[in-house]
Amino acid sequence: MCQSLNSKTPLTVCVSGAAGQIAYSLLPLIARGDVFGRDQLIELRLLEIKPALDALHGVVMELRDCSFPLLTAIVETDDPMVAFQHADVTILAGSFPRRPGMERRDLIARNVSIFKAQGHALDSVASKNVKVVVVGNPSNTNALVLSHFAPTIPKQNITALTRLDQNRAVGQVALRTGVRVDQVDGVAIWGNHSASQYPDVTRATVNGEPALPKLGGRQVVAEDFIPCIQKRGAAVLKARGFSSAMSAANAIGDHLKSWILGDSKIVSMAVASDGSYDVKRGVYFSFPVRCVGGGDYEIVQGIEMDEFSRKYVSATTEELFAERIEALELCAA
Ligand SMILES: NC(=O)C1=CN([C@@H]2O[C@H](COP(=O)(O)OP(=O)(O)OC[C@H]3O[C@@H](n4cnc5c(N)ncnc54)[C@H](O)[C@@H]3O)[C@@H](O)[C@H]2O)C=CC1
Ligand SMILES: O=C([O-])CC(=O)C(=O)O
Repeated sequence: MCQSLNSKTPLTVCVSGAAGQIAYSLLPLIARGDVFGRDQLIELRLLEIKPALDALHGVVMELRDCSFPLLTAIVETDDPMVAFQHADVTILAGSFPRRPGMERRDLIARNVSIFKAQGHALDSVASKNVKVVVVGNPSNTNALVLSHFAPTIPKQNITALTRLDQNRAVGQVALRTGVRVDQVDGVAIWGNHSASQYPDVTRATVNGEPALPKLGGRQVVAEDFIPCIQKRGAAVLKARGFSSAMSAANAIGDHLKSWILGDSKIVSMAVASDGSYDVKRGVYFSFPVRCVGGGDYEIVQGIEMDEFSRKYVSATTEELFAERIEALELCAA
């Protein structure tokens, strides 16, 4: 349970990468009450690296200039031990971005050290009940590293964001079948937040009817729909010159709203694998989950998986275990 979800006690929300692009879209959503409710007081604890503290101060000036009635306090810091203090909710968007010519291993190496240090800090000073969403890439593996170095924080309290992939998939089903997004249901994201993810529409419906035939059948889905979702982040980056930020912030809000307040719909989140669907323990894997409120969720069981789906789930599982080996080797080095 998220014990301080009580309108009279401020919810302590920490955001790392707070001077970055995603945070710039996310902070007003949180401070306005769009995520945790219109009567939930909020204390913000904002974490950045030292060179970005001036920029962070500018963001804080703007937050104050918004005069958000729910915002009780704002802390600016470059010290994770200060930022995570008593945090109820922690959003980790601060990470080292991929630079031209960087190999995936280099990206993992840069971020392993960040999430290792933040895991130690979280373990030391955050509430044992803290709910964490890892956003910085490679997000599933960063969540694994964080959890590894925060052994007293329950593994199920740490998640990684795949709600953006879910929203993208729902948006594309709606666009391609000519309906509104609220007429689409049953889309799930399995696996890694990477190009190996499996956006699954085999049980999706459009106005209560199977979506698959309306999308052109399995072959079209395999050749066009699935790659579109898998590569959507790269496509936005190419078009905008910056990675998705507005849609990422919106998805973080959706993720936290579902997780903390509960959701009548099944949603996708990357969570600690528990052996469900033959995904062995040891990685953070996106599953369809049922959020029952108060920060509790369960992985939806009993979904029949045909050969088509199994092939994708197995590929993304393999990628995550390869990332796990690399990350843990780097942690030990
Ligand atoms: N999981 C998902 O669905 C998505 C993940 N992302 C990832 O989210 C991350 C953030 O994206 P943007 O905000 O657009 O990037 P950005 O580059 O605009 O901001 C990142 C911020 O993190 C800060 N930072 C770097 N190292 C830090 C550390 N050790 N502690 C605290 N802050 C630190 C930087 O100073 C920078 O201000 C990136 O890794 C991006 O790839 C982006 C979109 C979707
Ligand atoms: O690749 C990136 O940096 C951004 C990202 O994760 C996405 O848009 O899905």
